Amino acid sequence: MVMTLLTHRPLGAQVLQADLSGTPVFYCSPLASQFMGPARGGVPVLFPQFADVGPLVKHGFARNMDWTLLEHGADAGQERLHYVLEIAKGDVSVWPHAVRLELEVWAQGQRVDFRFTVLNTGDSEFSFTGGLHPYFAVDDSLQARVLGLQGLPVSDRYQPELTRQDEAELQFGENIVERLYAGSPALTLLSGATRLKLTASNFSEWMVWNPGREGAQALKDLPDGDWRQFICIEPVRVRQPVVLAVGEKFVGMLGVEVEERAA
Ligand SMILES: O=P(O)(O)OC[C@H]1O[C@H](O)[C@H](O)[C@@H](O)[C@@H]1O
Repeated sequence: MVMTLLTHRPLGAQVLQADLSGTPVFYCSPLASQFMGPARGGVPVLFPQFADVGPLVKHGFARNMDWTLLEHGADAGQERLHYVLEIAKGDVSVWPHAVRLELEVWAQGQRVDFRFTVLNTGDSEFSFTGGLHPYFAVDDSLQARVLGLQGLPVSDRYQPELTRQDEAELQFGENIVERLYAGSPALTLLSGATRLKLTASNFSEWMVWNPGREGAQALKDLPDGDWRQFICIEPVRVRQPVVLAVGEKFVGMLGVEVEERAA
């Protein structure tokens, strides 16, 4: 019998939820089904462009394409997904390359792991930015804290004077937060009784984003007030694009573990 720790869909190979020993790890907007395109929530895959740092559609086209589910299995308490997207040269008019994207996801017990693979299957080098965009569920963003960022260089979209994270804990208020941290150390997200440990490899930055009260009003697919129910902490490549020669492969990982829960 296939377990249902993971909720997911082929559009964008988007994981919508991971239920880790009774803890739903991701936020997913209840309005998602009313809108076309990627759901506001879960774990969108961003490729080949992060946000608007290039000429392509925001966050790249991969989140808007139907991926193929190669495998969905369960074994000894582990659930596994394997999605693939093959793009041939000419498939995407604005991006003249060929690529094989894979998203593999494993969930077991208190842990879920993501492996994002990009293989250059074409005849020309290309570079890309992007990564994973998890919406981590929190009881209340105003009470949530992120640990592990202290000392990292940071670019804040709304506070350009900020260049370094001095505080040991990142806290959130009602204003939008959009901070690109250079580095990818292990982080801890504290929210209520839940403590999530986040690890990344081969990504160069963490983007921390929450739209805040005002920013949320511009997001039609987010109910009023739901901006307090998530914090996005995104393992990404932005300032250091990945360059792949013909036949070369990038493998980026995200690990999420529920470390402990109060009784
Ligand atoms: O609304 P979306 O296109 O899914 O993007 C949501 C957010 O993603 C990232 O965190 C970017 O840094 C933000 O600038 C963007 O607003």
